[in-house]
Amino acid sequence: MGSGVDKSVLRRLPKIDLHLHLDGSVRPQTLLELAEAEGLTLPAADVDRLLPFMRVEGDCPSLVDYLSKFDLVLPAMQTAYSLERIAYEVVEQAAEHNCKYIEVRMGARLHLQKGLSLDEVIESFVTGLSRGEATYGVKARGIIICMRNHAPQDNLEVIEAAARFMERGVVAVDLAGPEDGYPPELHQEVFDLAKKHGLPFTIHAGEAAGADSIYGAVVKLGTNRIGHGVRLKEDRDLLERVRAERIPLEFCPISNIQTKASTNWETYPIREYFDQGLLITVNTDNLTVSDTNMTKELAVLTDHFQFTLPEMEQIMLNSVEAAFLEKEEKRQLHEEIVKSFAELL
Ligand SMILES: O=c1[nH]cnc2c1ncn2[C@H]1C[C@H](O)[C@@H](CO)O1
Ligand SMILES: [Zn+2]
Repeated sequence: MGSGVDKSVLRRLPKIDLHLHLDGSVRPQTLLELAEAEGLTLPAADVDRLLPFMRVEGDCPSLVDYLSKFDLVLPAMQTAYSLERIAYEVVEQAAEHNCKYIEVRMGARLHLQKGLSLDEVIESFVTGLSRGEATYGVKARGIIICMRNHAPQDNLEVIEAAARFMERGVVAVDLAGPEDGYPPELHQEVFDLAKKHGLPFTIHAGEAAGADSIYGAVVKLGTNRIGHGVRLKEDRDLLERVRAERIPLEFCPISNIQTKASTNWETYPIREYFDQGLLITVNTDNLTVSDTNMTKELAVLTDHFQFTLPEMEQIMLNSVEAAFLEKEEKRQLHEEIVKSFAELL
């Protein structure tokens, strides 16, 4: 059951992806080539047989199981060359789905295993993004992730490093990783430091833990956006606050079902939240791990939730509002989205 939107139109719609992890979006062919060049062992030697190890097959029992997929790629993401290349290729993949703007995120400390410094890691990442932007015309910015299972002391260093790149493509910081057992408050000091530097932030919350985690992110830490936030409806007062303050929710529908943030499409609250006036955005999370792209995410909106084209335009304009960009850049992006939709409708 859909809303009658022609699938070929979906691919051509102008899109924005605000929640996209670098290490979850490595092309299998690229992993094969990097592993070969660096003498790393992989469980398979061709794309078809490697893919099942890189992506979730069907649903996962939990977020922790989903996160285990990242162990395979991280050893091949420890050099300046590999980070730059993978960042470039993420922009390339976004261009294939007519994305106009993307925010790509990466956990800088996960890439120190072969001796790179935090600054070298971030430098390679933003260089790849800007080279991708120059080649494909997709505006691409970086978000640096603090891991919730890392010590706050280590995350303070990540914030300091991210702040040094604020003029070179880093627009925000994030908190990701296993949610259950690692409440946002553990990293209060870390995000206070981000605020001191004028670095906005988003926090993964309400994916594998409930409304308490979102409460910590919103009320205690003062987050600018919420990564996922699917379980917000468990606390009506908090939901009302998030709505009134126009705090954006970065929904990633395909990933959200895989990690069991919602058990199935019937209970997935995207239509309900959108209709209640929450600032819903739609994103991919992990292109390879979730086997997704922005066209597939929009197809979910039409197939399961009867979103119309004007409603999808509203979702993209929500993303413009939520973007970590300057006012004038947002104005231009807004204009571009409205113009492209007008041409297609
Ligand atoms: O959906 C997610 N929730 C929480 N953490 C995540 C998600 N997708 C990826 N990550 C983690 C695993 C990666 O290694 C890390 C940096 O991208 O962020
Ligand atoms: Zn995420």
